[in-house]
Amino acid sequence: MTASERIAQQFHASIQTKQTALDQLPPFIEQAGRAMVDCLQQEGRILSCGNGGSAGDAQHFSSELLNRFEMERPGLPAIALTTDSSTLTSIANDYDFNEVFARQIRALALPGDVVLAISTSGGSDNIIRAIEAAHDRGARVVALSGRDGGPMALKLGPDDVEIRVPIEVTARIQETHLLVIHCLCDLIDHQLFGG
Ligand SMILES: O=C(CO)[C@@H](O)[C@H](O)[C@H](O)[C@H](O)COP(=O)(O)O
Ligand SMILES: [Zn+2]
Repeated sequence: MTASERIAQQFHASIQTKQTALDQLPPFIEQAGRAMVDCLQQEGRILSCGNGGSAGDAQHFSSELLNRFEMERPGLPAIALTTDSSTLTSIANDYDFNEVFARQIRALALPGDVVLAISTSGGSDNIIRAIEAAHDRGARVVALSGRDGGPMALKLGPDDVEIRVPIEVTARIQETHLLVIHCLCDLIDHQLFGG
C-alpha cells in the first residue's frame, strides 16, 4: 500500500467510526450533557481523568470549561486530575499507580459533582478505582469508553452515563471521544448560556 493509500485508509476508518457513533451515541451524549449541566447549575464541579491520549482528552475538556469553548461566557469549574506531577508521583510512589485518580477524587469530590472517566479499553485499574471513589463521594460518573466497555462498564451505577464507541481500534475510539467532548461542551454552553 502506498503512503497516500494508507492515509486515505485512516481517514475512511475515522469517518466510518464517527458514522457508527452518530447512529448510536446521541441519546447517551444528551443524557451526559444533562448530567453535567445539572451539576454545574448546582455549583458542582467536573473532575476528569484518563491515561495516555485519554489524559490529553481529560485536560482538553477541563480547559474548554475553565477557559471557553465557542462562545463568550464565564469560566466553568472543572479539574483535570492528570496534571499535577507532584501529586501523581507521590500517590503512585507511596501507594499504587492504580490510586492516582481515586485518592484525588476522595479528597476533592463532593456529592453532586461529576467525574468524567475516560478509557478506550475500559480496563484501566486506576479509572475503575476512580469510579469507585466517585460513588463513595456521591458523585455521578460520565464514562467515555470503547470496545465492549470492559470492566469499567460493569462498575457503573444507574445514575451514571456511559458513552461507548463500540469498535476495537484505540486511535479511532480516541478520535471519537474528542468529538463527543466537543458535543458535551456545546450542550453545556447552550443549555447554560443560550444562544
Ligand atoms: O494514545 C494512545 C494510543 O493511541 C496511548 O497513549 C493510550 O492512551 C495508552 O496506551 C493508555 O494507557 C490506554 O489506556 P485506556 O484507554 O485503555 O484506559
Ligand atoms: Zn476542543
